[in-house]
Amino acid sequence: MVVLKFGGSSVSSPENILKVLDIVRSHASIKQLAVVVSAFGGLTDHLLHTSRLAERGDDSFKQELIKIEDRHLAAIKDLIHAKRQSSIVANVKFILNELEDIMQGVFLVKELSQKTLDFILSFGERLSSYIIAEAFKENGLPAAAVDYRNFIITDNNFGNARVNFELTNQNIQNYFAGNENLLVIPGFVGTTKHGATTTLGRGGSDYTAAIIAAAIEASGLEIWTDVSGMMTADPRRVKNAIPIEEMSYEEALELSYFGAKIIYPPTIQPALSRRIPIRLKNTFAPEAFGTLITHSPRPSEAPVKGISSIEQISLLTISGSGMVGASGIAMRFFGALGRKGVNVILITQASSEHSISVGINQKDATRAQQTVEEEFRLEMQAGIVDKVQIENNLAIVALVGSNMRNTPGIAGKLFSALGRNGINISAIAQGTSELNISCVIQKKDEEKALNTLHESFFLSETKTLHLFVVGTGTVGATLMDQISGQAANLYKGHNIALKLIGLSNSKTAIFNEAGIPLDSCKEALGNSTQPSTIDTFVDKILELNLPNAIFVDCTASAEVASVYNTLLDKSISVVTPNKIAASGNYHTYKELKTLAAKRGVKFLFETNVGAGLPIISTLNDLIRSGDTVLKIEGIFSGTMNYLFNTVSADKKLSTVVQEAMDLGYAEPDPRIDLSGKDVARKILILARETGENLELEDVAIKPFLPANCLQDGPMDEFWQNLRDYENTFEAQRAELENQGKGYRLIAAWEEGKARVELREIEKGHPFYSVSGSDNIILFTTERYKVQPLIVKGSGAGAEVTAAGVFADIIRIAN
Ligand SMILES: NC(=O)C1=CN([C@@H]2O[C@H](COP(=O)(O)OP(=O)(O)OC[C@H]3O[C@@H](n4cnc5c(N)ncnc54)[C@H](OP(=O)(O)O)[C@@H]3O)[C@@H](O)[C@H]2O)C=CC1
Ligand SMILES: N[C@@H](CC=O)C(=O)O
Repeated sequence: MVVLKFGGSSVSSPENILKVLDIVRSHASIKQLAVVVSAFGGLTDHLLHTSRLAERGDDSFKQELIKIEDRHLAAIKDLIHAKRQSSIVANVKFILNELEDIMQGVFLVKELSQKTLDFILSFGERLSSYIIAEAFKENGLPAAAVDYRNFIITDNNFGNARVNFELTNQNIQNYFAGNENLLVIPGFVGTTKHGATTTLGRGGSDYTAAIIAAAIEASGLEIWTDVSGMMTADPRRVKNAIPIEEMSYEEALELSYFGAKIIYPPTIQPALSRRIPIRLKNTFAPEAFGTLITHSPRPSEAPVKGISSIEQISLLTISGSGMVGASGIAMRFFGALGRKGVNVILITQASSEHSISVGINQKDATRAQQTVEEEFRLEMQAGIVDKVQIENNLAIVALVGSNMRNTPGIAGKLFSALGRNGINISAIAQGTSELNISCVIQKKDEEKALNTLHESFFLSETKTLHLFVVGTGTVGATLMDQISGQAANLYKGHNIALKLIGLSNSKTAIFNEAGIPLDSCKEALGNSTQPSTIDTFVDKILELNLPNAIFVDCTASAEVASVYNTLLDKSISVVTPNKIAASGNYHTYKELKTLAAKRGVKFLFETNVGAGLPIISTLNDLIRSGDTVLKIEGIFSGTMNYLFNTVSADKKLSTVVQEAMDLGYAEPDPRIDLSGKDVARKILILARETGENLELEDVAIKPFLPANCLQDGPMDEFWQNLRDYENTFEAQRAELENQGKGYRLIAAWEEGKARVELREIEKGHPFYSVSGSDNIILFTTERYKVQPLIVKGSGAGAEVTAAGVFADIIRIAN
């Protein structure tokens, strides 16, 4: 004997009912089949809504009743041959007339008791089971519909009736003993001993099926829905959720208790008591394995089976010195909550006994607060118990899995995953069985927490990074191209999924939580009319609240750099080639680094020095491995090196500066390069990375251009001044060349002092042969005292800089 249960979505249309029929037919070899059905999908809510209209005296309930009637008659027309339709229609109309009479009564007296509502709601399953049984017969399956009366017997707790198992089991066994056929049974409804109709709570059809399965000691219970089994998390909220193939009754119970909606929690117990395997299957993909729930599932390696959550939670806390060591406090506390019917979902108690916190449904919060304050009125008056504290708008997220009890470090992993993403935990509870760890967090963080934990515990090999990129100029645009070209390989080869969620320039922005298509993101931004400022961009990042969020600043803007602290403080990593923050005032630089460390996120700016060359990382590796840096010296400007390598009698200074700009070497404002300021920023950043507390003003700069070429002002004036000076420069340069020497802009840091200066370098010196826009950096350290450690290569340009930014992003994934 096997019991099959089909939920509302499985029987929501004649087309779906035919799918159910196929599934039932595929079980034809089983001697006795019980098919429990829900009301047609959405009908229970429709009945509820119609009843409320009638209760309010709104006669539009009649139109709703017509819709309900039409839906059922249309199903009969589609499923039953014309010859048999009239008698079935007559029977259905007879049932619907009864429904109409009751609704009319509710309308007249404007009163809807829970008892009446149970009776009204029962019509959904009564009608569906009758029509489905007839549809089975129509298709050659010898089915009989079971009359719900005198079948499942309950108490008179209307709306959530408790089953009298003694009478119910007897009824079911008698019924099945006399029937060999296929039985179609209405789920969800029962009757009291005195014949009043009751319901078993929303989702109660699963429970009906489990009660029957246990009573007849069925060999299996199959729950057919519209998803392929219990998933590792709610797939509507965690896109990467996957089905769980096997799990124990206890795991299923915990997951459903903590919000996994696929199975109604009370369903598990009857099946567990008789060790009847439960299979969760998908009516719309019957070939999918689904989930098998048994006493001894196949052992799995993973410590966590699934993650679920409950929203609309309040945390109620009672505390006070009078609670320490006093017996009976907990009993009185929970007694008070119990008397008011407050369901306690989670309990935590400080080991000092100074406080107890419980997670409850938010709708119960005021009632719970009042009853507890009433219970402890005297202690509160005496000042030994504090006023009850209520924190609303919370959620509970639970990790479930029996293997957790054998695996150390699960709680640590949970804390660090949530902490890294800025999710604060208000309370945590773990049962002594270690079957679940549940924590209370802010409701706004629920989805982020589910995704973060899912990634940590199930998909540690695949990491999704959510990117927010500002700046689509020389570097930003190239970065987008590189990411677009490499994203598929990163996903396939390295399990890193890069999702561009937001992109902006100085005027507009685009956002797409599902991911902006990378290959057309620049065009999409170009077509966007959504005005944007850096503040609105940041607001949107915070509002989206996504895990593994990375802000990438590809601007040269101080305004953009000023938002890093807000973002880091919200656990959002920052990657940037923009040197403003790291070379701004020392306090800000230090604060950003400290904030990143405190929040467990990254502030990466490798491209601030030497573009894509590994300079900051090399320096940090030297320091972390215990070396002492004595001196840093080198050529740090691609633009300046290109300039000194390219200017000639035929190619004057202004032409070459323009070329450096066109080639993407120069800063958006080339005066930053020409003045030596860009190089000063770089040597300052390196000095700071060694631990030196220096400001930009402390870096001595000897500029090589006259002041009028470097002053702020219109660019026209700059170009004119540069052209006026370029012959003088060429003459000096040519004379130097004749002496076998060349100019190089050198920066150095040594003994706490940093400087930038134009030097005349002789042929043969390592700096002389640094060609094009290359950089060279020499680290003299205790370990590299005789021969400095040298990093040399292309030090500017869109491709190498974007590649360095890209590498920083990947570093975060790793
Ligand atoms: N080129 C190189 O070799 C290297 C460059 N860098 C650094 O990379 C950064 C980017 O340089 P580059 O790509 O050449 O600069 P560009 O001038 O080409 O591009 C700057 C981008 O930033 C946008 N932007 C400017 N201000 C704002 C703002 N307030 N809000 C939003 N967006 C803004 C601009 O928008 P819009 O398009 O609307 O003007 C533009 O898209 C600079 O900090 C530079 O120092 C670092 C290492 C090497
Ligand atoms: N303008 C800079 C680019 C990198 O920081 C340079 O020329 O080196």
